[in-house]
Amino acid sequence: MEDSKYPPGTAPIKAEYRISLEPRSVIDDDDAAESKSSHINGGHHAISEEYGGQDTLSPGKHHRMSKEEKKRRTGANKGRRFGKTRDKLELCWKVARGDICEFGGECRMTHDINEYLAQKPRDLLFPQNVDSVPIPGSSSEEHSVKDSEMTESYYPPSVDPSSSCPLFHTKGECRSGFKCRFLGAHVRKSENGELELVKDEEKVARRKVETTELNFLPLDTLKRLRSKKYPLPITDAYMKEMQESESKKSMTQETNGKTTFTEVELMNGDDGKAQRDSPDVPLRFSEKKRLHWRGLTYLAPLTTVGNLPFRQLCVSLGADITCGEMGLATSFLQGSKEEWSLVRRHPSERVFGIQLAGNKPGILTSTAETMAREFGSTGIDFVDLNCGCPIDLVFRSGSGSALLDAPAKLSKILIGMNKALGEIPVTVKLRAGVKEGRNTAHKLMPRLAAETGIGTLTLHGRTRQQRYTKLADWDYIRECVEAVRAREADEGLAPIPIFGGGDAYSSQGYWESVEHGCVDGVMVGRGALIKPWIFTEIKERREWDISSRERLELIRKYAEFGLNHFGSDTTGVNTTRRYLCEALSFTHRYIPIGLLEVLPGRLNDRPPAFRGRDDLETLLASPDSRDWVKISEMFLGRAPEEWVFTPKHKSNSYGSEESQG
Ligand SMILES: Cc1cc2nc3c(=O)[nH]c(=O)nc-3n(C[C@H](O)[C@H](O)[C@H](O)COP(=O)(O)O)c2cc1C
Repeated sequence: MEDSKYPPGTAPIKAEYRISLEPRSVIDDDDAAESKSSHINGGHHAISEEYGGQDTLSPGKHHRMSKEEKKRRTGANKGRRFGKTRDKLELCWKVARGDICEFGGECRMTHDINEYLAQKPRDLLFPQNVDSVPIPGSSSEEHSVKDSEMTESYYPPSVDPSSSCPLFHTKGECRSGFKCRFLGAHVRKSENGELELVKDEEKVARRKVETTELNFLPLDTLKRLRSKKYPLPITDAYMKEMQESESKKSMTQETNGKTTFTEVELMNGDDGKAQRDSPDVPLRFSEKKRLHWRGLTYLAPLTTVGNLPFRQLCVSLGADITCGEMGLATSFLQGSKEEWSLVRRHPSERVFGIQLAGNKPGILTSTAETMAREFGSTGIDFVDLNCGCPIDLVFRSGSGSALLDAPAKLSKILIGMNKALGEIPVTVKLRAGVKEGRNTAHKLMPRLAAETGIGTLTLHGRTRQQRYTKLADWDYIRECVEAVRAREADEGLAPIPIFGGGDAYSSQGYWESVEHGCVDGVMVGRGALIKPWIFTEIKERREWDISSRERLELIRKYAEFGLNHFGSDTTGVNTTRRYLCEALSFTHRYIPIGLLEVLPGRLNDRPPAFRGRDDLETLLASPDSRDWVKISEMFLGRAPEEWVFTPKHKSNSYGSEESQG
């Protein structure tokens, strides 16, 4: 067989596309990606720089690097900063939208639209399709200025009336107003000769429901959270019940001469290694909405890269269930704007959940209560508790995968969240265990399913210690599912949906995992990042040999969704560019299946150096981050001089050495 020429784990690329037999150097490290990258809106918290990357490959399977090479090329670019790119002269937002600014002359920003437009760079041209988009290197990348008769005399030089604005196109209005980089699409001269913004009222009304994002928290609610004045009656009652129940137990234990717990420990659920019972509180889970997830496709929560535009793209390709990026319960309660931006939902997300990480029943219950009150079951379909995050910072704080080893505390958290969320179900995402060779999920999962009223369980078939070094253990996933089903049967409980997770990358592989793991579905993580059309493949039970132009169209769509979400002003365009480059840091890993000798493709296989079937396919496979920026420029215009994209991994900066020719 042709592929026997390769070391194990190498993708079998057909001879005509191969440049050499040497595997491409490893530049992907999912452990690192899972462990970093900053949250949306240029904000930064330590977790997001940690949670996020690439497959660490099994030793011996791939190109071996010297120690020095490894040191030089591996690891995260720590402390990545993505400063906001702003206009040189800042126009007041109120004025930009055609409103009156209450600060008048006191406003820090200019109110002079003509002065602003005089220094504004010329409008960008956003392509409505990719048919005519030039491929970098093959023709001029400059947008040609359309010489309509009116252009020079009628409008300021920065305004190009032939421009098309993705926001205006989608919604019938553009919230960036005069600041929009596609302004020509929605501006005209009024009778008095001044420029005025155009709104398509009929379209605004018609498209409102399908284009308006959900889950915005009012500013004064943020303020009440910050000043700890937000009322939390359900949490208060639960904490009281827990304290009473705990003190009863402590008294009994005291009389028996055993250890007691302080009030603070109880409040925090810090019961150490004690495997004590859940508090004696009446539970009525029957009013919870049941989740009918069997057969649905599920996009994994993915910090940074699983942002709203990416989820919207996956939904358009067949993802049924989506989940926001992991948010820290403490940050929500501190009223962090950045954290609350993670809960935004696009109306096309039909089944949408928010993922929380935390370590204390009080804090998680409070966060859940706030979310339920603010967004209700129209804003959120489920709230997921993260019991899998492997990042040191999270683990050491007792959150994420650390909860796997604190089952009593975990029960208290879930019961509290369940109470606070009313009819909204709580779901749990967990790993096989903390330590390699010491799986615990088979014990924990039946207990959670039977005792805490959760709506679904998702098991990622790896331990914390293992990270991405080996394939997920689907035999073990099956064992866990069987354990849950046995307990449910024993207790006459209705079965809850159980999803497995790990390495889904093709339609064939997906359905094999469903069958082998006896699961209701498979959560898809990296597979979706590398090939978002995997959801179409799964649904249609076929492997899609997608063309490079079709892939480019998905990139265009991502840019369009990004502008709609982040805004079409200078800052929005470059925030979109940043997240597009983050997305391209995964999509370049796709090996077109038309180039493979053996199907289906596998997530963990690395290709030898190869060329694509056309220039675009070759470009899309480039691991050089400068090429990702070039691709972004096809849709978002030239990156400003001061704009930088720092790839997640140092190795990515060495793209030219690894380029596939
Ligand atoms: C970049 C990246 C970010 C992730 N962020 C999260 C997260 O926020 N919450 C979470 O529960 N899991 C997160 N994960 C783990 C995935 O949800 C998923 O469980 C894991 O990647 C295994 O699935 P896969 O083999 O299909 O990738 C992340 C993984 C990656 C690669």
